[in-house]
Amino acid sequence: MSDEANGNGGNSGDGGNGIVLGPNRYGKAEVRLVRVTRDTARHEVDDLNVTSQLRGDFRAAHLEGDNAHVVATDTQKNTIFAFARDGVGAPEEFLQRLADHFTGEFDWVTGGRWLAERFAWERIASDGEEHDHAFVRSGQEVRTAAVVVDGGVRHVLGGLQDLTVMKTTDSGFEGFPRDRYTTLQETADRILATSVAVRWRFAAGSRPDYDALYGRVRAHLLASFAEGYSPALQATLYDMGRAVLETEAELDEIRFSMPNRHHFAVDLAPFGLDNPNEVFFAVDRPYGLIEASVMRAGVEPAPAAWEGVAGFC
Ligand SMILES: O=c1[nH]c(=O)c2[nH]c(=O)[nH]c2[nH]1
Repeated sequence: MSDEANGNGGNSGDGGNGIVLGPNRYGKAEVRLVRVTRDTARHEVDDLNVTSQLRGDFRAAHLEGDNAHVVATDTQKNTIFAFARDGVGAPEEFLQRLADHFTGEFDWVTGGRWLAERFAWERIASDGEEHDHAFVRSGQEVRTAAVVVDGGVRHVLGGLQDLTVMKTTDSGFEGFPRDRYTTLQETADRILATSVAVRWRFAAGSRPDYDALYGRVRAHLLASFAEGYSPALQATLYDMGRAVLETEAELDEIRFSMPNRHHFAVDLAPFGLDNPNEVFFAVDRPYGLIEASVMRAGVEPAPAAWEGVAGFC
């Protein structure tokens, strides 16, 4: 394509017409990868949604139509499948293999972003026997991972989303300010329900057993949600984050995004009935949206790790 045709006014696009190329990245999004390990009769399934995006020197592609540096998105997709041939393992490990490959193989690729969602499958059990090769999707919970490489700096995020939890008592909301628009009644006994979306950031250089850590973090989150009295979802969020950071030394930060799925006790008085917190109206929208980061004191914030990770403040 000529410079005239691509709108660059006959120069390299670095200011001749006052227009310059800003930050860019590209790749293949949402490669649905299912890998069956079948070396014994008891099969294992890895089911992932993987995104690969490269950063680096792609000026010529944008400004001159020269694709010499453009590792095709199709190649990136094929690499994901090819790497899965050797096994997938923890998504954090799989993404780092991809990051190492693309930044190591192509001089001009200086970084990028690799994301994964992993869907969990359980063996179908009948008569107490777990099936060798029949599975059922477990719940709605999705494990997430992200690796961001920026020059020599590497950030690894683990996480989960759609972990739906509810407690039917031991939750209240009181002491909030009242103004002329406030109608909400204070309560010391309500339902607290949310769908946990959380991402945790590994300390620089740490390389733990990601699968084992995932199981422990999930257990900490569930236990601290369940335990004790919740004065607000904000306080519960902080307790959940603290429980994770207190026990997992490999983690520097954990971020939450949690909808407050309101359940309002229905007024049954018009029908001559009482309602001792037994009948609720589950409202799907609007919902409260409670988001926060819980960090280890003294660690450096890492804004680059979170750039482009949607849905977290
Ligand atoms: O846990 C809560 N936090 C809030 O900020 C809030 N606001 C609200 O109306 N209900 C609740 N509940």
